[in-house]
Amino acid sequence: MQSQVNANRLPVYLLTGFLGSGKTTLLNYLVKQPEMARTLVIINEFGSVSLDHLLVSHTNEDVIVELGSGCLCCTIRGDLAKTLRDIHWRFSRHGQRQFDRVIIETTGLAEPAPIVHTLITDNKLNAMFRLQGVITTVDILHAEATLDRHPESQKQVAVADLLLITKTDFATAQPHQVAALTQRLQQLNPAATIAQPQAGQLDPNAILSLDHIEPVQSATPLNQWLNLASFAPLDHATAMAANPFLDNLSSDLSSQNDVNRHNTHIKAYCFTFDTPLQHGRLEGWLTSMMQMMGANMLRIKGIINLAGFPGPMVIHGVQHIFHQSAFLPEWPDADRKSKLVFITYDIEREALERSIAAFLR
Ligand SMILES: Nc1nc2c(ncn2[C@@H]2O[C@H](COP(=O)(O)OP(=O)(O)OP(=O)(O)O)[C@@H](O)[C@H]2O)c(=O)[nH]1
Repeated sequence: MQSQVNANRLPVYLLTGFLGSGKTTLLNYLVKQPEMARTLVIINEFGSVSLDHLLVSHTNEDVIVELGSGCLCCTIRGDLAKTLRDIHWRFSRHGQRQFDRVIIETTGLAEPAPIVHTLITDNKLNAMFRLQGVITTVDILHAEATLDRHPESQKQVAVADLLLITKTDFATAQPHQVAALTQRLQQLNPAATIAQPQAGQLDPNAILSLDHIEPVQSATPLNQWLNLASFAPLDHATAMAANPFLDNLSSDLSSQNDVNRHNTHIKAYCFTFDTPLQHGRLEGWLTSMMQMMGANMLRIKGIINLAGFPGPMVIHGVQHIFHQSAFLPEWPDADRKSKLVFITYDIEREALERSIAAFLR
């Protein structure tokens, strides 16, 4: 399903993770693997560890510009955008580009969403690059405390496609800790794949195979893209009883069904709808919901059955920025239900339910 446009855009991978969680260690290993030849790495100028790699660009993350929407969550590191625009000619020799993919390593305290926004909303960058995936390193030795104390680390986990639990080779990293952290990460981001590099070594294909950002143009089946199976089911009858307007809502799945031991701000919800939705109403709801909750709506993915359309509409948003929605010519299987997955920050299920109920009315 790779399109022509897609083939011409260079893949970009965003590598994030809290301070000292192993980003540079991982990169140093990856860029030496033959599969990763011709990878350009962009790191911020004040990054701690030097990278043993020929194709490295630096970006001054002190420069912050505000994008058109004027909201704080959309501020990006202006120099990073400029760096990305310039790298084609900076890393060319005799008119030949010297790289085939880009990895951006963010600072440990960075929230990845603004960078994702930049790649989606900057027309020039969007024409040049295709964001293939967000990779987040999580240090087994400090993760629990870091996740408890630093909301930005939760956000790094929440927007990831691939979560890497690092430093499991330390003698103090016990298997039960790994299991507990894995469970916590699954609660924060049920849709992400979780892997454990061994002493900073990871099969490059775990990264190269990521293509979760633009589902319509990817080879990943839609259901796998949503990864509904990883969302734990919530008792449907309870949801219905709590809100009689949810008569079109076939089930409400929530990964936060369990008592939240970690007092996390981040919650993941999934809603499915039995009957086709009206385009205008859906659009109206998404617009108003994003206006109200945008900054706290970390990620939305949806496969929508719209009345009057032969195939599903696929939507995908990070905070209040949506990728352009796309239509598939036909459904991949017999399941015609609409499915919406949300990863949220400080948004309760009831607030979303109320919003959906108002939309359905
Ligand atoms: N044993 C072991 N040490 C690791 C592993 N990953 C990282 N380290 C060590 O942890 C320290 C921090 O690793 P870095 O790769 O610099 O972490 P980082 O995320 O790039 O750090 P910042 O750029 O400061 O945010 C270094 O001393 C690494 O050698 C691992 O999987 N196993």
